[in-house]
Amino acid sequence: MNDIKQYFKMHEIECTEMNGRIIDKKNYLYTVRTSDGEVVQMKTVNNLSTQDIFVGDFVEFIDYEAGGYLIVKVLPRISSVSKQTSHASKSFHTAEGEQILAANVDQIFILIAADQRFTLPKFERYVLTFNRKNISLHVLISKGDYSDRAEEIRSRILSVYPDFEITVFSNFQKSTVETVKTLFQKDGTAILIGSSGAGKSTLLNQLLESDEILTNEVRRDGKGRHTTTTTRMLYVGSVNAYIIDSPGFKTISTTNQMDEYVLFGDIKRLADGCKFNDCTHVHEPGCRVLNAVDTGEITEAYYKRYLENRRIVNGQMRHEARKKRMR
Ligand SMILES: Nc1nc2c(ncn2[C@@H]2O[C@H](COP(=O)(O)OP(=O)(O)OP(=O)(O)O)[C@@H](O)[C@H]2O)c(=O)[nH]1
Ligand SMILES: [Zn+2]
Repeated sequence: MNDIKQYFKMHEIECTEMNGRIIDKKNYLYTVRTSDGEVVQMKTVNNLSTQDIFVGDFVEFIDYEAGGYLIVKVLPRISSVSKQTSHASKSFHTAEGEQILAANVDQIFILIAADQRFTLPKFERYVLTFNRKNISLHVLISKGDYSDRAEEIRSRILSVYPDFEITVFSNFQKSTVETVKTLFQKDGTAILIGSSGAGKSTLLNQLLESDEILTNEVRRDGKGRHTTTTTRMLYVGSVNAYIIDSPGFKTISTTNQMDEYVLFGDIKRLADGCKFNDCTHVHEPGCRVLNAVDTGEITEAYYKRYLENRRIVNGQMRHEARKKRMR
């Protein structure tokens, strides 16, 4: 099995024994699966920083003194998955307001847990954040053993996105996990995304055969596992694909003006034409947004989602303000 070579071939990049792929990243230490199939930990040359290299990247390394290797170059990315970070919580992974989660990804699976609170605006934020050219997007409703809730969520999503492919599954129902297996692109790279507790790690463990966990898992400190804190990539033989498990999001539900602009750009643009600067687009005369709803320029459903999103955002802002006052 040598999938790195296959991948290079597929994307017409020449592959040597000094090439590999980043499968894990911790501080300044990278775990690289080399084109020979070895798993080696490496550091980088000084002019590469942790903001330059991500899980999924193809790299070039050199032999460096006493048997160690150093990553010297990141090969051009075919795609990357990132999320916008809010201005308030800029992390050091941030490049131009984007936090890259993984590179060279072919498929994104958004997991929504049937036992967690579901709102369309939150879901839309996921879709708009992760909708990428060249990367296919799948929706998985996890914890399908809560079957009524799962079906309700499915029909609510379909009411807005009738063309979405949605798969309901439960980690505790083997036949549904088998269905999920059929969705992975052979020799591809997929990332699992979803809020904390959505069941990503459990799914990954279901897909892995136990011996793979041993070969994939690199022990750094001899200690056991694990709620996912970093992004890691595993080769999953049962589906012939790389799967990336990312830490669950807490922040995707918090929002800011940029989120709103991405989600409701049409309304934001219309709002420039409103008669009053502080128009709330609910009752004002000369409101360009209300006018657009009347004429059918934007749909009533879209307008309602905008209002619902605003209600959530305002609620969060009030909540934040209250917390601040309490401190
Ligand atoms: N009822 C039910 N519970 C599940 C299912 N899959 C996972 N769980 C449980 O949900 C909890 C969270 O599962 P994880 O797989 O750790 O969730 P995660 O998405 O990896 O969470 P983070 O690592 O925090 O991002 C665990 O207690 C699982 O046992 C399922 O299909 N049905
Ligand atoms: Zn208005």
